[in-house]
Amino acid sequence: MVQVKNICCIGAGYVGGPTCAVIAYKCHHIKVTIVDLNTDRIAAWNSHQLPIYEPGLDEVVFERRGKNLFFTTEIEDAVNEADLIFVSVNTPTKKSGMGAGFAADLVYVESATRGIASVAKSSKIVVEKSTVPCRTAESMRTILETNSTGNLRFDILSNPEFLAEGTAIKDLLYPDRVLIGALQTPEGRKAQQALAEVYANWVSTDRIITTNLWSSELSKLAANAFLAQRISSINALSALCEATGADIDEVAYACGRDARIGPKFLKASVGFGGSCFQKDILNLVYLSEQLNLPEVAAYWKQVVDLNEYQKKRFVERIIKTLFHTITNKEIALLGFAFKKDTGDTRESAAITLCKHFIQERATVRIYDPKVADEQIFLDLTEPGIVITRSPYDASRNVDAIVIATEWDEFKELDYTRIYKNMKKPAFIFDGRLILDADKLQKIGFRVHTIGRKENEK
Ligand SMILES: NC(=O)C1=CN([C@@H]2O[C@H](COP(=O)(O)OP(=O)(O)OC[C@H]3O[C@@H](n4cnc5c(N)ncnc54)[C@H](O)[C@@H]3O)[C@@H](O)[C@H]2O)C=CC1
Ligand SMILES: O=C(O)[C@H]1O[C@H](OP(=O)(O)OP(=O)(O)OC[C@H]2O[C@@H](n3ccc(=O)[nH]c3=O)[C@H](O)[C@@H]2O)[C@H](O)[C@@H](O)[C@@H]1O
Repeated sequence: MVQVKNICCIGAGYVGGPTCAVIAYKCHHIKVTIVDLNTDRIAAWNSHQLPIYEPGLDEVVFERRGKNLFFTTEIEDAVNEADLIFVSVNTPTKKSGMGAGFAADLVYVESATRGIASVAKSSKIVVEKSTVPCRTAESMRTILETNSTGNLRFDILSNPEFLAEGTAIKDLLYPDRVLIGALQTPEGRKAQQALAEVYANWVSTDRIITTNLWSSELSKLAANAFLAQRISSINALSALCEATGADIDEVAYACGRDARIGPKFLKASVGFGGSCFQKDILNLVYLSEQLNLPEVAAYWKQVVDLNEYQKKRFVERIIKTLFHTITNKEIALLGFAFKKDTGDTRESAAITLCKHFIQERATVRIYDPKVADEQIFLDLTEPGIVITRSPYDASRNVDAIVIATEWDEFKELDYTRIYKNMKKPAFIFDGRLILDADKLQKIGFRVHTIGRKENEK
């Protein structure tokens, strides 16, 4: 039985950082080294201001850093020392060439794999942590076997990550399940067992699922597709609610009470964001097309199309309500992150909203409690935005407020004060269904909520 004593993780991002920090936190007998090419990111991991905002992450990192948890750009040394290597690099959607706009770009996975092959002096277990198309493990094995020197063994495992941002530490400490795929050979199973033992330090064994490699790879894409599909389903219903007078929260509650449907992930919104849902579904669509399964591809593609429709629909409702023009008007956008409790803006619906508002020549006054100003300027290069320090500053003298992220603090604002400082009529558009519409209406606001008709007077 192989016992893992030294782990290296290639990629110190949203997944590699928290995942391997938690391994170090729970397994003091294992040395964990997280490496990255990005020197700034590694410097931040070694500082007091970690590069990622994630509740509970600071405690975990500060407790183990310098003991059995290390962050470095010395990739070769860390790879060489390790007996198990996680590959946790980014796999974005390809921007050009074959499969552009759909396929996952595997250039970083391949270069990390070649990097391992070129420096490895001993046999390794190599673990796909990144989300990848089905059968990527096969390519990794071929690259490793044909590029390494000596008689080395490489066992490839698939161990996809299911954490969600904002709850990463909780998800890692108490996972619903850990999935480990391996080739079903004696050596493959041994490697699978070795990784299972690492997780068994804090995860009960009935939650550790072992499968073949391809099931594991596909399950990750499938899980994200299922989750995103629920959001598109509820968002499609939200359009019906707005047209009929049904209330989407009531519909979600009534449906979710059926144990077969379940209550989670049924919150209507301005559309899902985040770095993965869209990317992984498009990857699944591409895979289906490549396998000559166009009906399957079209089925999943609709989940992404509906999401785009939802964002556009919300923008149209705003423009129509503001007397069919927002030119020269000012809009306060509360929330810029793709969900609460993260500073991540990748594919955030807020970006799409802002771009539409700016195209209509409105000014957008943005407030988000965690997103860095530089990030907003990277996401929006157009003129026409003002970054503000508080929701009160953001909403001063504006025509409308748009809630784009469900930050808890937006529920507790002094809306009477905000109302007084706005232009009249004062409109508020709740893209996250977090506000008490009746209360706001009493203050004087005209309230529009996704999945509801305008609050009637
Ligand atoms: N963000 C999330 O919540 C989740 C992401 N995933 C998947 O995990 C993977 C990583 O995602 P994130 O951590 O969000 O990406 P990220 O972009 O935050 O981090 C990836 C890191 O890998 C580094 N990198 C790339 N090539 C490298 C190389 N050859 N050597 C060393 N470092 C290298 C980059 O510099 C970057 O810092 C993706 O495949 C993603 O789909 C899976 C579950 C959740
Ligand atoms: O592969 C990944 O990257 C991860 O993708 C998602 O995690 P994440 O994107 O971090 O966050 P979610 O909580 O899933 O939210 C995604 C988006 O959907 C939106 N959402 C979520 C739930 C809901 O009911 N309604 C809704 O609009 C959120 O606001 C957010 O914009 C999955 O939940 C994770 O299991 C997965 O590991």
